[in-house]
Amino acid sequence: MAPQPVFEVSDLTVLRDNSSPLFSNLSLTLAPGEVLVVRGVSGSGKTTLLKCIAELNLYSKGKLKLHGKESTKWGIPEWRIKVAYIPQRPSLLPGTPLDFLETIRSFSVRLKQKQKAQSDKDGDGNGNGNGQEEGTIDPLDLAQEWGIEKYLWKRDWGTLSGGEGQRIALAIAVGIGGAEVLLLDEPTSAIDDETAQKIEKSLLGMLPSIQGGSHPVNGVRRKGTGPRGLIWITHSAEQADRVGTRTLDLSNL
Ligand SMILES: Nc1ncnc2c1ncn2[C@@H]1O[C@H](COP(=O)(O)OP(=O)(O)OP(=O)(O)O)[C@@H](O)[C@H]1O
Repeated sequence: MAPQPVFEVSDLTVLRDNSSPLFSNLSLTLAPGEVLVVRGVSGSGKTTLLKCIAELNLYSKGKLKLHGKESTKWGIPEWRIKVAYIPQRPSLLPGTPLDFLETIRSFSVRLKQKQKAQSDKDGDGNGNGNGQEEGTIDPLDLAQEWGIEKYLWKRDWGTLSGGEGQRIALAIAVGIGGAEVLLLDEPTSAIDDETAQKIEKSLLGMLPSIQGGSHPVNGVRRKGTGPRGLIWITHSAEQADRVGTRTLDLSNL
């Protein structure tokens, strides 16, 4: 029997400025532990798809569900934490990564308090109700494993290199906890191959085991509340082979 999907997109339709469809009635699911690789020629709509899934872009039709509950029912701020989009160029953010981390942390703490209060009220006694372990990873430590020295967190985003910004944004999204689906927009496009493969191993090692199979990467420790699944845009066929459990090619739609 197929595992219950963590995440579902059904009949998503997005129009271009001239009203022609960028894609129509696109549906996909993500089971626990899966990595859906999104490929396609430049301009085929990969970034737009991820931004729609994160409720950052408008779409003309479609439904998004996490654990069977629609994005509109979660509420958009909570949805964006749980289904987290990591931009290709975080250098466009204002301020420093440390400021950004503090803002997200305070929001996340409030959200967890709200969830706990709801869970106490419902009497289910299991925190967020989705079976996730408690605990998080310190984003500064995680980024350090990927070659980011801690002093860089105090620099303005705009002064960081593309690869530094990408690693910090990723470490925040993973480390802060609460993100169940990570939407990775070419997360290692500005990073050398050796470091990129280290990041791949960290991310895959945080996923739950996939039913009926295993990830291509073995022996990586799982820490804290990792994501349940990944949607990963890449232009690299080698990376797609290394990380993907399935592929969606937007060029073929
Ligand atoms: N804010 C916007 N307003 C109008 N059109 C947009 C906007 N963002 C993207 N587009 C258009 O939508 C189409 C898909 O863009 P998108 O960035 O999703 O493609 P992509 O597959 O991610 O490309 P790449 O591989 O080059 O990153 C393109 O034709 C692009 O010009």
